[in-house]
Amino acid sequence: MRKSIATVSLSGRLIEKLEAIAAAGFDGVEIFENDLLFHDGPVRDVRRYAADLGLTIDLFQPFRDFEGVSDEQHKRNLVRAERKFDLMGELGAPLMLVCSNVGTDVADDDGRAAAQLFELAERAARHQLKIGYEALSWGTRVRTFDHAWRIVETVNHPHIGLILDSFHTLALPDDWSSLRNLPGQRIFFVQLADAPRLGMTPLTLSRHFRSFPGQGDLDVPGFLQAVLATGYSGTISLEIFSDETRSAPPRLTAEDAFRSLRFLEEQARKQPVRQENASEARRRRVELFDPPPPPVISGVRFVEFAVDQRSERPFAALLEQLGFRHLGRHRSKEVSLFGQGDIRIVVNREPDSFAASYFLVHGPSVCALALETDDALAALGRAEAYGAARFDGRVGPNELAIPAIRSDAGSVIYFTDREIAADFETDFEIDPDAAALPALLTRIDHIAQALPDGQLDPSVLFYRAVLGLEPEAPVVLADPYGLVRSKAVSNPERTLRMPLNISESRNTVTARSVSNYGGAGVHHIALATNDIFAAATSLKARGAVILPIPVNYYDDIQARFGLDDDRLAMLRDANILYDRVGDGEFLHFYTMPFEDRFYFEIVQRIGGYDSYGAPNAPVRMAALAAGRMSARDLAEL
Ligand SMILES: O=C(O)c1ccc(O)c(O)c1
Ligand SMILES: [Mg+2]
Repeated sequence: MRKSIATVSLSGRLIEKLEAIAAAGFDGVEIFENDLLFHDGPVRDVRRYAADLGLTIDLFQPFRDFEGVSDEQHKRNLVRAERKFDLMGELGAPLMLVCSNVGTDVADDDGRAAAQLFELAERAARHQLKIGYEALSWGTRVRTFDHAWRIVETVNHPHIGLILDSFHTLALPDDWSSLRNLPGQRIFFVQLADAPRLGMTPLTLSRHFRSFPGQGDLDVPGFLQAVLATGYSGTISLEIFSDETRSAPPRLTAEDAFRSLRFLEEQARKQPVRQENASEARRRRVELFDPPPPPVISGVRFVEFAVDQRSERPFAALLEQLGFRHLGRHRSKEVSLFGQGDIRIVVNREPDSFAASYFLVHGPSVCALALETDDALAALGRAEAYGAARFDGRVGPNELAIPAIRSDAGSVIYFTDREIAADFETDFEIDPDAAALPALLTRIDHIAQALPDGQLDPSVLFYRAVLGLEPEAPVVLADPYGLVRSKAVSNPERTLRMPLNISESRNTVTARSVSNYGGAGVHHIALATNDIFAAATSLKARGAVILPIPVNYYDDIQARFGLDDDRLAMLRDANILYDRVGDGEFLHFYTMPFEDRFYFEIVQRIGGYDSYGAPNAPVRMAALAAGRMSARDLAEL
């Protein structure tokens, strides 16, 4: 379908917004009046500039508080409308959005509203313009699409039609199932937005917390499906009012927005079609985005760290404390492979490589992840269809070229192929004895990332669209220095789990990780074991430094979970944290951060435990903060 976006959805000046919108791939824009008022230059220039960028101007909005007023006010409104029609003529906008009246003086009389809108439609017709009438969910009288439709039907003028907005329909608790019975040719425009369910009034939610489809809790795919069932085949347009996008870079927002519409189309395409509606099924096939299916991900094949000559040695020492063995060296590059169980860690200090440039910006850090998939090329195709940039690393003679993309945060995601025998390990001279040794740590349980404020929703959408991951329930964690918001994305088999964390305050562990890194990045990797007590003993014996947990914590969990004294003592002595949900248990401990950047977590899941120990996050973050303090105190001595 044709795709458009309202200029209010992006930050910046009008020209900047248009450039970002065009660059992201949109076909058109809705121009918000304020953007025009603040534009310093002739309106005709905006029209020409949009045309040069290949964008149509689809709509001008909003025209407020028009219908159901006194005769006197109506006359003034018509004068006001004529001024806007002239402006629309210069702008080349064919359609004006009139939103339902929110004033205090609105007649309880649909006939009056219809008569006044008829006159507006007549005036619009003289200018070869059209009017679209939209119900705001907080309108004084008209709040629903069906009420707006009854009025439009009464007006019965070819120059007035209905504008639908998913937000207004879905934010109200009302049944909206009759939407699919509207006549599609009388729908002049369709606006789409999502929102989280925050228990606010629709007005507050709408003005501050709208999000792109797929980023909130509303059934926008079901809404689009109903719209298609009407026979509507016009433009779909995003209209977001959001405190976050108002301050985010417009180019990133526009890319995120465009991805959300494609993802929405894919989801709407997958919804079941009612049997009687063969034409809807056909239209879906033609109109809706159809990327390759998401990959089946069997796990993390390897994690790649960027290091330099100095940090390589202490990092390798940390890996050895965790029980990793050096498995081999790369055939042509300054790259080493470490492993135990199914875990593979690549340590890269090759000069002039992607890892080297990543290191320059981020220091020692995770620069790439490799995901094992059922079909690596299909995974790459899907990622590219969703606008991810392909990554081509340097490949030596007889070495494997692994399909890869840049993640939204700038690191690399490789796709390895479970079915293809040629594996990345063939690029290494492997020591078979080291690879065969028994392991205490078996696989990667989860990879947690810290993101800059404002990046949570876009990042969740990236992983949903590109990798087919699904978001888990959001949690808010209390760090001693501020709140951290977290949402994990994972695959249905839970062989890939990625908690994504953001912090609005500057001093939390999450925010410090972002600032120390110079941007988004992995702040911890959780490794699974089948025997956490043996793992704790063995790590300690190898010299690993474990994050100390205050003893008060253990009094609390004994009270909460009724643990027996022996088990409690074992947990306490090993600084192991504990959580339980139903029959499922979660035991976990942490290493001290490596150069204040990232750390490892060792976890054991028992009996189908499916989360991340969120109740223990505050004690972990407090312990990390305390560790930072004592390091500083020591330095100051
Ligand atoms: O918040 C508003 O006033 C407003 C204006 C125009 C719209 O299309 C809308 O959905 C909301
Ligand atoms: Mg709207």
